[in-house]
Amino acid sequence: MTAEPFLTDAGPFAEAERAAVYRAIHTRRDVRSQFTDRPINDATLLRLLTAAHHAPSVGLSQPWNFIVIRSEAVKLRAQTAFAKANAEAQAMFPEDRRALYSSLKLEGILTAPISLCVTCDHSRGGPVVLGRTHQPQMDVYSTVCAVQNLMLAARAEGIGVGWVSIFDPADMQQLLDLPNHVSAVAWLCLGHVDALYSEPELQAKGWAQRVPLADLVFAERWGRRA
Ligand SMILES: Cc1cc2c(cc1C)N(C[C@H](O)[C@H](O)[C@H](O)COP(=O)(O)O)c1[nH]c(=O)[nH]c(=O)c1N2
Repeated sequence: MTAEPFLTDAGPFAEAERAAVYRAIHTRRDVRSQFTDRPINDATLLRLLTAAHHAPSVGLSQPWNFIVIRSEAVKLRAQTAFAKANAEAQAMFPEDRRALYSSLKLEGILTAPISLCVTCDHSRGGPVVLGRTHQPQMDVYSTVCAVQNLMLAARAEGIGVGWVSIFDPADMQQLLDLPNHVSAVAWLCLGHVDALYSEPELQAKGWAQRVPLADLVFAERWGRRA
């Protein structure tokens, strides 16, 4: 029997390795306020970007780019775009939620040493992409997989990540000179952290609660309890 080329061993990880993977998943937090000003060195940033770049992508199209932002002027413009969108957002919530919404800190753009914009190039891979023929949005989903890889790797490195999405997309296009076929999927604030919330900050502050997993698992059909 000849061995299939390219296949490698795929047994379970050793116990400590498994524990480390789950620890990264369970202790990762979205960070808005805990960034220290300790710079992220280039080797660490490269490991994070490499982790992102090893994400799955539809048809192996790798639709992402990573824009590394260190300029205070660009961060300031992003913060201004956030503030404008956040004022609009506040007005969208029912009155009884507005005061709590306004009290939440929802970005750390100016305190995080690096902002990273992860973009999706909708033309990557050409006009017909394997796996994307019937669902064009798969390119954005792939890009989000890259973001998640980066967030988990960052947790292992002691680097906090905060995802800021309260922007008018048009402001992002302009701020970063994005061509029309490229979208900004995630604005991520990155910085070393010494402490993290032990539960989602939005839960700690009474905005929302984690739903019990059992409420979300169905068997065979929508709505049928497992
Ligand atoms: C696509 C997307 C977009 C955003 C977020 C997340 C994701 C996945 N989150 C963070 C979000 O509030 C957070 O993940 C949840 O509250 C759960 O908390 P932990 O991530 O476990 O800390 C987020 N947080 C915030 O303060 N401002 C924001 O604009 C956003 N935007």
